Amino acid sequence: MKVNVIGAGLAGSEAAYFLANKGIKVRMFEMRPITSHFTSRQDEKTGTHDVRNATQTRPITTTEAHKTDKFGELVCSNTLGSFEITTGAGLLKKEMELLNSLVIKAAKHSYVKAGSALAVDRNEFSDFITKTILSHPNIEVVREEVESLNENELNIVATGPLTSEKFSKYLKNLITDDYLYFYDAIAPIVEASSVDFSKGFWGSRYDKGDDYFNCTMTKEEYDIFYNELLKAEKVPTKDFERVVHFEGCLPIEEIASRGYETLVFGPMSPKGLKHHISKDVYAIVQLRKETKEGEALSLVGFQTKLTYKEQVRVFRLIPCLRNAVFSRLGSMHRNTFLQSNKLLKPTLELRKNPNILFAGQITGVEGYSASAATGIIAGINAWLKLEGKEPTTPPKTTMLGALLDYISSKEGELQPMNPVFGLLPDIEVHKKHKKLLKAYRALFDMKKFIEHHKIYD
Ligand SMILES: Cc1cc2nc3c(=O)[nH]c(=O)nc-3n(C[C@H](O)[C@H](O)[C@H](O)COP(=O)(O)OP(=O)(O)OC[C@H]3O[C@@H](n4cnc5c(N)ncnc54)[C@H](O)[C@@H]3O)c2cc1C
Repeated sequence: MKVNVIGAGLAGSEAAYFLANKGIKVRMFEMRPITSHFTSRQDEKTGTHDVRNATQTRPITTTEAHKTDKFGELVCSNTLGSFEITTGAGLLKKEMELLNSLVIKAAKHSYVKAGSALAVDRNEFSDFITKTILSHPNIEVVREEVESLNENELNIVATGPLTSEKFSKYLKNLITDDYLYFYDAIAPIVEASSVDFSKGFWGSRYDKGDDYFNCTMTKEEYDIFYNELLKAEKVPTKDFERVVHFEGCLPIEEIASRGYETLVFGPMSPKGLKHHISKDVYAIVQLRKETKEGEALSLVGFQTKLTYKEQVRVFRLIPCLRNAVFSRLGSMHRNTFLQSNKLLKPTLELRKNPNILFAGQITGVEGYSASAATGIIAGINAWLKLEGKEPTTPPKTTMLGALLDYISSKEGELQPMNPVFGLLPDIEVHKKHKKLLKAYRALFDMKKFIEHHKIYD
């Protein structure tokens, strides 16, 4: 039996590579047109790769961000984030390495010096992935846009944040209409240990529990914050991202630009909390728990297009966030992703049809490494299914397991999530040692997971 992998990005390439190495035949579909010298089969005489020999049957299309025909193309920054295991991205990459990740191999092959970040030469990086995939005897590459799936075959959908329009329409019908989003609005997340809890109080509006921490601001503090927010530098909007913002989901700086008081009547309103606060409190910022343990807190209503540097500068003007450590910064961009919490199992199988697995950014994870990592899990589970075994997911104590648990079980609306330490269950040790111990536990548990499922014999 073969597996169809749709999309030759980071996730699709990982899934195909895993399966092909297990001796499973893979049919990999990629819609971007062939423009370079790679092939689906290595030319036996010359050893070169000529992509013009790859199967290309129907008209082809591309995305607004990809520039090449290569697999695993990095569409923007050339870094895969930190490789220190005490950062979420670093720990995830170490786990991926244990899982024999193709993306990590490609990154090591094309590494360029960038301090503690894993930066790569983007051409060498995607050349490595493309050559590996195209020369694999178990992978057939078909250069065409997939418009629908054969739902009786085993499929891994890894079409990414810029999934083609026709296929998006099909997906909308396959799942419930409302559960495919085309735009994300991410608010920053802070590490709870860096919040000054003396500058506010816990409590929900109208005394409905105490799930929120309310950072309080005087008029003078609001004044400074407001003026700096208006002046702050924004990320320029790309043409294809010029989508109309939903009124309920405007960037915080856009709301601010509508007048001095709009924020105080909107996300920074003390409405329903006034009886808790003194007269000199003019505005509040609500922090909401992102994880059960409450180690990560998001700034409610603070989706933003400010540059990362400016977000740190401006949001630290909020008194309780003076020394805030941001584990994720805000962003708003076009992004096709599922409400996986309503649709997927933590194994990445579609609940209503387990023949269809999803991987990559479309599952609601964010960023290169997390997207690629989910591709490995989709590959592992397609293999387990073909072996007649139960699909699985890494333990929640691993960064990858925690991420999969988050996207498949988050209550309410799912906004894309990247690997952050706050997702990992707590360990009762001094703050100073917490991250390192969580990282060691994660790597130990990932090794046990790999051994238990005999993923690599
Ligand atoms: C503009 C932009 C900038 C970004 N910048 C960053 C960044 O700096 N850092 C970061 O970590 N993340 C960034 N991301 C997120 C990044 O795209 C993802 O993290 C990562 O590339 C997703 O991997 P993926 O495998 O899920 O999707 P992709 O890598 O996008 O791969 C999906 C593949 O599927 C193909 N495809 C789509 N539809 C079809 C179809 N119907 N049939 C056949 N093939 C199809 C596409 O051509 C593509 O090759 C950015 C995303 C965008 C859109």
